[in-house]
Amino acid sequence: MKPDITFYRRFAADILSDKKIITIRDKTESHFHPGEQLRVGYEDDSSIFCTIEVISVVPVAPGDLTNDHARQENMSLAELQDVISQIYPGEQQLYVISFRRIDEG
Ligand SMILES: CC(=O)Nc1ccn([C@H]2C[C@H](O)[C@@H](CO)O2)c(=O)n1
Repeated sequence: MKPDITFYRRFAADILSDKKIITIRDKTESHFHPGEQLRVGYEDDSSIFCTIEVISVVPVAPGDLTNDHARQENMSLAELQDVISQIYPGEQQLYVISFRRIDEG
C-alpha cells in the first residue's frame, strides 16, 4: 500500500520515538486535515513505517520559524532552517503539520 506522506529515512527514528511531532511542508502537502490518519513511509522506497494522526495544519513563512518549531522537530533552529532551505529553496509559504504517532507499521 502506498504511503500518504513520506519522510527521509534519517528522521524515522525521531518519529518512532515521538521526539519529532511536526513536519513542515509546501503547498503540495498542505491538504491534510485534523483527525486524518496517514500511512507514513520512507522517501526512498515508500515502505510504511508508522501511522500518524494529523492534529493541525498551520501556514508559516520560513522567516517566522522559531525555537518552538525546532524543538518539535527535535533539532536546533539553525538545523531546521538549514533543512528547510535545502528541501524548499526560495519557498515563501510553508505549512506546519502537527501530528501524533498512532502506531508502528
Ligand atoms: C517530499 C518531501 O518534501 N519530503 C520531506 C520533506 C520534509 N521532511 C522533513 C524534514 C524536516 O524534519 C521536516 C521539515 O520539512 O520534515 C521529510 O522528511 N521529507
